[in-house]
Amino acid sequence: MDKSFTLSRNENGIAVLTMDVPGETMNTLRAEFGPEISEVLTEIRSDHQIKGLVIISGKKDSFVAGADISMLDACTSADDAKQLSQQGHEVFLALEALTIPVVAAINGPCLGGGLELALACHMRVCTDSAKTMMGLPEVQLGLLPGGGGTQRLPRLVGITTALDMMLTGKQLRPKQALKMGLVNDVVPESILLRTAIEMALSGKKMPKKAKASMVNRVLEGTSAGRNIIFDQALKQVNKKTHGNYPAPEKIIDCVRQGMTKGLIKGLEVEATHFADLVMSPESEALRSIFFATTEMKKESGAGDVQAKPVKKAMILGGGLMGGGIASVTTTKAKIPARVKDINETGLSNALSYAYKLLDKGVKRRHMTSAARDNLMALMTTTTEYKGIKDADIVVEAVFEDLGLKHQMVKDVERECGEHTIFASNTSSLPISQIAEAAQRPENVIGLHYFSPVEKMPLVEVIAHEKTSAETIATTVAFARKQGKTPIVVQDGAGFYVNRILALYMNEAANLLLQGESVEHLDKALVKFGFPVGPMTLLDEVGIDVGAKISPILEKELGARFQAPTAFDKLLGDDRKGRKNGKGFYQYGTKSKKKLVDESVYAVLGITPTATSDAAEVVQRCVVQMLNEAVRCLEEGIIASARDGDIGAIFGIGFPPFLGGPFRYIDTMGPAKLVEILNQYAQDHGERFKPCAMLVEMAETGSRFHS
Ligand SMILES: C[C@@H](O)CC(=O)SCCNC(=O)CCNC(=O)[C@H](O)C(C)(C)COP(=O)(O)OP(=O)(O)OC[C@H]1O[C@@H](n2cnc3c(N)ncnc32)[C@H](O)[C@@H]1OP(=O)(O)O
Repeated sequence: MDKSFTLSRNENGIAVLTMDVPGETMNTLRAEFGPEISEVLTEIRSDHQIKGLVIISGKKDSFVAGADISMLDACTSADDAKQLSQQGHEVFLALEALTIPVVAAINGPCLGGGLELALACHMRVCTDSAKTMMGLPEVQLGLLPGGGGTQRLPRLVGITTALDMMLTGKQLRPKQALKMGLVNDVVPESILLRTAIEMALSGKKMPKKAKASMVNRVLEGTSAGRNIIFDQALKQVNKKTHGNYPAPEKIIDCVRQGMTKGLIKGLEVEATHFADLVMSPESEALRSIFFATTEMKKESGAGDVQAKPVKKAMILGGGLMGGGIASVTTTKAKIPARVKDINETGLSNALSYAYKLLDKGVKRRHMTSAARDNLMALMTTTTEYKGIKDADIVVEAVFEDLGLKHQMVKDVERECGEHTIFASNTSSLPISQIAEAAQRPENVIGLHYFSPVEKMPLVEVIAHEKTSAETIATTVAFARKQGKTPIVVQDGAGFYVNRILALYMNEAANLLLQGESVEHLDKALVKFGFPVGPMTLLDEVGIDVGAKISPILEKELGARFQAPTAFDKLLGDDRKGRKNGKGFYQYGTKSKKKLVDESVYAVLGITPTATSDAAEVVQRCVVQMLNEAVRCLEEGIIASARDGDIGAIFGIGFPPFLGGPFRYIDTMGPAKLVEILNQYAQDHGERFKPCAMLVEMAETGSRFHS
């Protein structure tokens, strides 16, 4: 097997160990490297000419991306996983025990096991490259740092800072890492190796420790104080995860035990907890998301057809969505965007949307004001069709009115180039209907963003029957440059995400009208794992938006989409949700707690007396979403269960630890779901009737994922 590690020596006695895993774009740590690394360490220990060691990556712009997640996925028992962790501990302890100074020279991603390797070195220097990021993101995979990170990081940067990094999985930029004492120095890439060699020659020295606050120094310096930190961290974790994610609690336990009983005991606890997490269903689900999104990055969305370059975009509409789309186009994709609106108000909204986000980065010292201004210069505005002849793509984000969108199509075909793509951000109108106004329907496509645009990772790319493959590929590539995860879905009212969301929301509305309280509904679904409850979501999206979409879905997709008519009373009472400060919740109050606007019950003519248990409330709403997701797969609206899982997780926050609707059905078993749906169909109506694909899978015992 080709070597992954090469040891070279230079004239002043410094050895340089270069890691370069053959055939891989990223270095990752694998069990089979153990013997090779041990052999290198033995050679170093026996060669007394060597005065210091530098560890560096042979990859362009990446240090080490962590342990090979596929290797973890291949573990068949907790013992397998525990041995991997223990092997890592042995190697890193041996590295740390070298009597000569060992320096990690970091350029590019240094994550997970990669950072744990660097932590086992005596010093660390990284480049100031925008690609250099350091972090322990294992928690996002349902894991914990299993290579000693739970022990070394707190001892280097302090307990509070270490817990924050490990419990959030946040990735630090070079300056942040220097400030907290994670690295000794930050230098330009051109002098990284030279600096590391000089550091090795200068002898071991600890990095500058971040100035801990007096409170933290007192708390972390005493056992009682440390227990306060751990107990507080545990309380915050449980408040956030509702017990759905086991990793955070185990991370806290590793640090607590290690700081109390010493590093070796801490490593033992770490290996045990790491092993349990590798085998947990939650981590399996979260790892599947990583594999899915990595696989999706390589897909054009249109087979072998290549995307055309997008050098300039135009955004029609400077409102909430248009402003967000313009912002991610300029600040993420770094593509010039010309925003057109009918008045200056819309234009200033788009500009301020981008400026506020960029200025946050300046205030947090993530970017300079010059960088902010350079990015802002990419956004220009107009109230007329001027300066857009060379636009490669136009994204319309105007009011949900078919006639208006038809006018936009005609304007763009008149004012822009023959190649210009017309992408509609419509959330419900079939793209084929929008394309009816087009002379070049092959250039018309749907590009559906989710609000807030800068935060929600998903976009739906919706092809109608005449959309060209080149238009699809170009739109997918454009969305990726904006930092989005695109799924290509087929045309149809509500596409995929809004379609499965609508039935879930309607069922919550039915439960409300049957006497369940707003807070009971929302708390139940949040405890299940959604980021917010259905009534909160309706307030955020807009009760008027929901009311506009529902009849479209009912007309196009059938009676099961009929929304409860009682909800019309809400609009009659001018309740649109957060947007006009009147909805299911109170707005503008001094109370920190989110309070239900109790007057909403009188408007709906109900009294919240029902007390169904939370599990029943959850099941009633979630099975509607599951059934419709399968129907979308059955009808070809989504191309695969993988896309359906990612679309639901990234589009509406379907609980990631369940892996998405399709993985959740696999776990539950299609037969069980069909049984529940049939019972509900008897008790509550035909809208619960299981779709044919589900019934067939229940009979054959097949699953969506292998
Ligand atoms: C010992 C314990 O502490 C356990 C661990 O270390 S668990 C692993 C912790 N590390 C991570 O979670 C990092 C996962 N990777 C990423 O976040 C990203 O890949 C990146 C930020 C490192 C780079 O992103 P990007 O530039 O977009 O590149 P890709 O995501 O497309 O990745 C390029 C190829 O590298 C493969 N890859 C990256 N990380 C891993 C990994 N940890 N294990 C296995 N493979 C990894 C990825 O699959 C791509 O492979 P391809 O063949 O080129 O498609």
